[in-house]
Amino acid sequence: MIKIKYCTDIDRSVLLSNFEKRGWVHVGPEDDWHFYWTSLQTCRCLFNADKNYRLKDDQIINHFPNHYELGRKDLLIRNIRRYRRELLKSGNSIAECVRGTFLYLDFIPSTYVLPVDYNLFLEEYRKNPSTWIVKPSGKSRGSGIFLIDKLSQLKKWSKEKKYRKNASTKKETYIISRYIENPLLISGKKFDLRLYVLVTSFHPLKAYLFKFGFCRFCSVKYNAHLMDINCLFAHLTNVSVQKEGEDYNNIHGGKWSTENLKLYLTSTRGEKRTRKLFDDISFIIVHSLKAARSVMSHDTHCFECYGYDIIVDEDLKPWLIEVNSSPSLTCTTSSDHILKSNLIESILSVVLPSSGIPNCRWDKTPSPESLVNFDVLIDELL
Ligand SMILES: Nc1ncnc2c1ncn2[C@@H]1O[C@H](COP(=O)(O)OP(=O)(O)OP(=O)(O)O)[C@@H](O)[C@H]1O
Repeated sequence: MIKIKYCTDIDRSVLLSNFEKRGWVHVGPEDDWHFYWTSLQTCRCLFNADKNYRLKDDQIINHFPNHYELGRKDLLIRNIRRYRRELLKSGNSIAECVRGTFLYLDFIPSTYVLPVDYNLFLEEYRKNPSTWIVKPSGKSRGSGIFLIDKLSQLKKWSKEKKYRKNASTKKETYIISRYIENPLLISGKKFDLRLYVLVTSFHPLKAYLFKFGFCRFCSVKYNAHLMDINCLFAHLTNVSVQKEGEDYNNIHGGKWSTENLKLYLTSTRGEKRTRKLFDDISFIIVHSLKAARSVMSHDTHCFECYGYDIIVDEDLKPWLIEVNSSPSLTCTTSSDHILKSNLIESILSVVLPSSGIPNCRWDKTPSPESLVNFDVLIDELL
């Protein structure tokens, strides 16, 4: 009986307890591991072109070498734009447009990359000013994010940053997105949804949606009419931001399960509209994966669990906010611990063949029982 050797540089109990439960043995990165759960940084070093690293058939790893094609905010938008253009050109009905707006593929708020798209942004801003949100392309946890509702605020910021529209692209890029001003509110508070999506292959596309996601609530009420753009506790749902607020609740952590959300929506908006919302979310996920597919690695040693962030507006339209390549495994509440532990258990079950030994030549078709708490979103081999 082969003992599976795992390696990880992430010290999270939900991971380690699952590895131990399976009787796996911990080894170092230089050893002959079968399963590597790495941070993004280690993954970058491992797949660094200069290293010419080759994995063996019985080794699998939790990231694709170019996971950032979805995980970086600027690349995600670039891939979605290209995908829309290609579908439009080929006459695909999914890319149907009415007066310049995609009927089905309008699922990401209008976004521009700064500084390269500054003039395009200006054009759009002049037509329709409203509120915009500025975010560093490669950061997370709400870091460096701010809102603007006047062009002068962006100009002042870019001056301070010494940002010029023709500045070298080596500088850190930002994105500026139209702010969703009419989010669905529950008890007057804004929230977003965190959903987990496991991708075991992009060629063919095989993706699974974890049954248990959660909503992350702001701790301060949202007021669309008297909008204070500087009160980030009312606008940014990131736990790392909310934790700093006076009104943060340590017990429930401002979180609600997606099951609770479904019950709430079914009673307030009806079953049909609730079902449609969740079908629309699945549609968004599948098409965002398809958008990145042509540039994604074919490496069969890799799988990835993405954290999808979705905002639902008051018309129950879901908007894709971002995709995280390394969703947090930190647990802030006891329900968090149960959910994330269950997530890891389900991931291990899907990515391993029935022998339990990693095998990159396996066709990655899990049995219905081994899906545990995942639902198939798309499997182009089925
Ligand atoms: N276009 C938008 N309209 C309304 N709210 C938004 C928009 N974009 C982002 N937000 C809010 O700001 C928060 C932070 O944005 P985002 O998730 O893109 O940044 P991040 O720092 O990368 O966060 P994460 O820690 O999830 O990686 C979101 O959770 C959401 O609440």
